[in-house]
Amino acid sequence: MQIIIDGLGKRFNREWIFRNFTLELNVGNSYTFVGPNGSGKSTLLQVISGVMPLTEGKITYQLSKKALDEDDWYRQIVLAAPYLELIEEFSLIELLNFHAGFKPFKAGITHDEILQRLELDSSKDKAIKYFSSGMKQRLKLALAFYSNVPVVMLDEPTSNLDAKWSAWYREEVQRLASDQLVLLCSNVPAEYDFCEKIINVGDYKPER
Ligand SMILES: Nc1ncnc2c1ncn2[C@@H]1O[C@H](COP(=O)(O)OP(=O)(O)OP(=O)(O)O)[C@@H](O)[C@H]1O
Repeated sequence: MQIIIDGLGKRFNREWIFRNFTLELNVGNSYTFVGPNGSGKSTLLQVISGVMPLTEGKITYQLSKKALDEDDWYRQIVLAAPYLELIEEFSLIELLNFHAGFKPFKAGITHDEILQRLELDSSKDKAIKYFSSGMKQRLKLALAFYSNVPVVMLDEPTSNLDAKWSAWYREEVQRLASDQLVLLCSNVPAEYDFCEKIINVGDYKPER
């Protein structure tokens, strides 16, 4: 899996958030977008994931050197972010079943196994809307960690997590297979200090 970003720019109204962003992302690597609040980390991640349109430039998604079209690209990623909601009406087990219908979990990872790893066995029939913010965040991360997809994107991964679950995040994110591409947005070094490539999005803000 490879993502080739060429001269990417995003503008809201008259304000350019970033411009001339060029980067090649390759499977087997982890990348983090850093930068001050409002510098455009989440915007860049959303544009690369395809949930937000770009203003200029080009992004090519390639699998085994062949360009993917948009529908196929969507199947290759899981994005976990504070601004993406889970389906609140579902119970936890319904949500796992629903998710697995689109993006199956990795070989050997059963739904029961996920419930145990999340220590949420006793909440499997509880509606997501009654989950605490930390429980929801654990669940979003689990969907990202355990889905069998080549690209894992995480924005502010430890938001709402306590020390125990932040440590779980660190363990799991570093365990992601060498055949995956990991893309993070963060301002918290403990979330990304293991990462090979750190990119400051603020460097791509055009002068006014
Ligand atoms: N839909 C939108 N319409 C207009 N402006 C937006 C929109 N979304 C984001 N912005 C602006 O784009 C800029 C970058 O926001 P973004 O959320 O990407 O920053 P960030 O680096 O992720 O910030 P933080 O560290 O605070 O999470 C901000 O000035 C923000 O107000």
